[in-house]
Amino acid sequence: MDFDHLTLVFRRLALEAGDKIMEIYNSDDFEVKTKSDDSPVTEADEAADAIISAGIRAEFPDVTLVTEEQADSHAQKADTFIIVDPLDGTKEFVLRRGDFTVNIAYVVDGKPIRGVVYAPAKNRLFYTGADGKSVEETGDFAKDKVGPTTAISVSNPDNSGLMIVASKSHRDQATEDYINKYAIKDSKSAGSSLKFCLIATGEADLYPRVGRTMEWDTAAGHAVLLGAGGDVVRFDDHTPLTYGKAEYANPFFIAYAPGVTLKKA
Ligand SMILES: Nc1ncnc2c1ncn2[C@@H]1O[C@H](COP(=O)(O)O)[C@@H](OP(=O)(O)O)[C@H]1O
Ligand SMILES: [Mg+2]
Repeated sequence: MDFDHLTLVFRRLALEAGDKIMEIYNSDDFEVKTKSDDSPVTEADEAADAIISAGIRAEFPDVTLVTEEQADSHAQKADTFIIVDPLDGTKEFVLRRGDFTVNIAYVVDGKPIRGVVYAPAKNRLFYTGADGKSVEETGDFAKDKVGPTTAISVSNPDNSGLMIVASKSHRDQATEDYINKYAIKDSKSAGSSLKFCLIATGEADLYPRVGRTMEWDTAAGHAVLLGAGGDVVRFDDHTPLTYGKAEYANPFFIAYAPGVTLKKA
């Protein structure tokens, strides 16, 4: 794989999808439908998916593509694949809370080794560079010209006062119970894969997810976190969270800066 090319294509497609999403976000009205798993989907999810899928298929015709919005793509199995959530945090989008992201990741042998996470309403763009190290880009996000980038890295956490981040729309008692095992300085809520990026930049130390997610929700944020020195492990046994599992469903997990002393489930 040509990682320079992969990085530029992922970045460009995330920006193009983000523009389309914001066009719909800023329109007066959009239709919200309910999917078979009871989660919401909008024309923004579908339009963003069309842009990304077409772009990935044109640039990487030989790589398996798994995307949230195309159920038939979930039947595929491959060791190497690209996995896409064109709009993660649809609930946040519908409620106009801004915490939604475009996610594209490249998985090799169960590990998300490259990814981009773009939060268009927050003007934040995170991705792994060609070398696998993660950056945040600022500026005007021109599609054909990379702007200023800053290397990002996880915090050096203080285990006697941790900063926790957890889901905004799926935060339940089991999550609270687990968080309460730690000495906490503060905790914040965020929607979508942005939570991984907050760990990757050192804005938070620990993100426990005691609730359902799918691999497309986590792969790109996971890649950005790995490239910033962080890690994601299963909640039950603290072994690495891997990809290409049955039906692309994740077990509960913990994303964290490795300086955090993890507590048992
Ligand atoms: N009961 C459930 N079943 C499947 N996925 C769920 C779920 N509850 C939450 N999720 C996933 O969690 C994501 C939102 O995460 P968060 O709560 O951290 O913002 C959703 O992504 P989408 O918005 O892409 O559907 C959805 O995939
Ligand atoms: Mg999602």
